[in-house]
Amino acid sequence: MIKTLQQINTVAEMREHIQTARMQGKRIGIVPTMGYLHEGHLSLVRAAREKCDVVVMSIFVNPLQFGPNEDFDRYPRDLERDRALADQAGVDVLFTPDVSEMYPRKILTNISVSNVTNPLCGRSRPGHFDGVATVVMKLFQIVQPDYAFFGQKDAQQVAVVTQMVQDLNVPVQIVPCPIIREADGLAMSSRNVYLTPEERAQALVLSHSLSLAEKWLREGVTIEEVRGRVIDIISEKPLAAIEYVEILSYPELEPLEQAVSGTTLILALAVRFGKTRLIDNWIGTI
Ligand SMILES: Nc1ncnc2c1ncn2[C@@H]1O[C@H](COP(=O)(O)OP(=O)(O)OP(=O)(O)O)[C@@H](O)[C@H]1O
Ligand SMILES: CC(C)(CO)[C@@H](O)C(=O)[O-]
Ligand code: BAL
Repeated sequence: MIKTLQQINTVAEMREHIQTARMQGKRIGIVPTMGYLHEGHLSLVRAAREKCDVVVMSIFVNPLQFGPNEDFDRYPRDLERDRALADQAGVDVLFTPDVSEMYPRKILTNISVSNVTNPLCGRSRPGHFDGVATVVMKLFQIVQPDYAFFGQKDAQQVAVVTQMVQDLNVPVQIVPCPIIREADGLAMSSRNVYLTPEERAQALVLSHSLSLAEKWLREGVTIEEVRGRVIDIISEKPLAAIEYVEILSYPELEPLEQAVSGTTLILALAVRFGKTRLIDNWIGTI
């Protein structure tokens, strides 16, 4: 039987569709996205296809997680292209509510996860993770998935969502998926389209410095020394403006004096190239 992608725009219709699938005993997976799809998103769909009978992808650029001076208005959008890519990748249902469907009235409820939201993007984008946790919880309530697939490129987001579902007993299993990179190492991101050719070339310093840092950490170079070297390498690029470079425990995201053998840590960075803010990270056990 040939399955075709179904696009659903309303919460009511999404609920109805899921209720039928649930009654048939289907395992449901969700891949939450903001669209403008690339291989990173499609790798999440493939992971979902392996575990689930029904794969729902949401495409929703969530205003709640953008700060007043961030790129909500200019965030890249191309629903026609996304629909074709989602269909090819094996998505069953594309959930594409608009802002008035997700937030029909002023929202007075806020999901706020503490501690893991303190450093990194939580510090540089105040309120961002409240917006993420709140919309992800809404998506979980609407789609009632058994599994939810998130990329480790947004490693802090994975930590926040995992903490939230544990704390609130949400019956969904969070599945973290590896970072997908371009052939030259740049982590895939919808925001890469903003980069000029010069910025794109200099942005390779991010994945390059992460690879070097992994090697140094494994050789036993101290955390502070590795952090300093990464800052130095990135600072050599004239178009790079560092927002943060941090080495923390993962998934707790707490400061580390020095990693003892067996510690899982994250080296996370956020760097601006012109108007474009890129994030990348390496997670590993040393
Ligand atoms: N390169 C990637 N590898 C694996 N997963 C990814 C990658 N890029 C994004 N994802 C995941 O896809 C999901 C949706 O992310 P989103 O739509 O924000 O895409 P994005 O490319 O990260 O956008 P941006 O970088 O502009 O924030 C998230 O779980 C995110 O971690
Ligand atoms: C999880 C998410 C879809 C929530 O808006 C977003 O933060 C993203 O794309 O990573
Ligand atoms: N991938 C995280 C979504 C955001 O940057 O708002």
